[in-house]
Amino acid sequence: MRTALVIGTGLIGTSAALALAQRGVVVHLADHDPGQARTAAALGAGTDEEPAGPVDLAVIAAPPAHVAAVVADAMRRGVARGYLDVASVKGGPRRELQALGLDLSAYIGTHPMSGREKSGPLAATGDLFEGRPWVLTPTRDTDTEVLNLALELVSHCRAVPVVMDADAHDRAVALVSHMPHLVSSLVAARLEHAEEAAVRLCGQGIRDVTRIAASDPGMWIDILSANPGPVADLLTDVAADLQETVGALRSLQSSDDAERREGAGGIQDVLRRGNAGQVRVPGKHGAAPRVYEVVAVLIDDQPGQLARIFADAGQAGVNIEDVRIEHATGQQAGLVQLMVEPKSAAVLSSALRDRGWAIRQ
Ligand SMILES: NC(=O)c1ccc[n+]([C@@H]2O[C@H](COP(=O)([O-])OP(=O)(O)OC[C@H]3O[C@@H](n4cnc5c(N)ncnc54)[C@H](O)[C@@H]3O)[C@@H](O)[C@H]2O)c1
Ligand SMILES: O=C(O)C(=O)C[C@]1(C(=O)O)C=C[C@@H](O)C=C1
Repeated sequence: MRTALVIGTGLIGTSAALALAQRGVVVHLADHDPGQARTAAALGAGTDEEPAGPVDLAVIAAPPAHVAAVVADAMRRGVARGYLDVASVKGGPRRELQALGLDLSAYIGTHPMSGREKSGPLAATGDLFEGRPWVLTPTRDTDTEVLNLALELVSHCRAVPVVMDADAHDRAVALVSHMPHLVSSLVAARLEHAEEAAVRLCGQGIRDVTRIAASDPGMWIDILSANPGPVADLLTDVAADLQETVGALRSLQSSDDAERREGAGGIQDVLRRGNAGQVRVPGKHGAAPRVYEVVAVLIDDQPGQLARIFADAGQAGVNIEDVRIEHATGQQAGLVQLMVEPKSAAVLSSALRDRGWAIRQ
């Protein structure tokens, strides 16, 4: 692939454009808000000038409710040899395109399983998709050339291609993305009117559970509107589990020993099932989660601290695999947890200590 046109230069479009541009593809950027395309271009994702002729691949990264119309418009204008979209739902957009009577051999629906709770080009990064699954939903009618262009995009983004049927994809993401999103929102919603004294105590646990509740509601209304049935079915099961859990907790309040034992058994069952499900969550590249060792560093909440830690780790020859930051409530300080290979933990601790960092056990 030598040229591409990204239509919709928000988080996902700009992240894909950055990856393509970094691999030498000439990328054109378009958005119904020209300011977004200009911002993406300023970030180095390509040019916001129109291509002179058809490009190799058009990547449509508009919100799900607009995808079919944008793909159809791009196809009618003949802007590319192949067309793909990255919407979080796959069955609906394909059916909308079929209803428009278009020849869909040059189109493939796709979905990168990576994102963020933030929107817009400024949240984009060229490595957003690295090691993540990227679903492709070709049909018997899809041109081989178009499938290959999609595979090339996935490869440039260093993602892992996964081929699926569009409706099977929608059922799967109901389980691993859409239902969890609503559960996260429901947990976060309990904080809306909670007392400040309680909210101040928020630690890493609730941050992990509620991060995605910060996402754009407009985008998620689009996503859920295109997949309501499977999500409702899953939430019905969650509701039944919640009902049983409430029952078990009420039993734990009882003065009767036998009832309390039964309640404890019910809770233990929920926690055990949670453990069993959690270990099935794959790490990057679809592999089992890696076990890293944590080196915790206490930092002042000042600009440039993280960059200095990374530079010092680099000088010590240690690769940081992942990072987490815990901000101490009401204090200008934070705890940075650096995840490293077990063999590198002692090296990193001592190198950072030598450079004056406060290491916490
Ligand atoms: N956010 C995620 O985590 C995530 C992950 C994977 C896939 N997706 C999918 O990627 C797509 C883009 O999501 P995002 O998170 O980048 O959203 P975003 O809000 O960051 O960007 C969407 C962009 O599309 C533009 N746009 C809206 N209507 C348009 C139209 N008719 N024509 C051209 N441009 C238009 C907007 O101006 C905006 O710049 C969605 O279909 C979403 O389902 C999102
Ligand atoms: O990590 C996040 O912020 C996301 O919510 C990303 C996430 C997901 O559920 O995994 C959200 C929706 C997209 O369709 C794909 C990825």
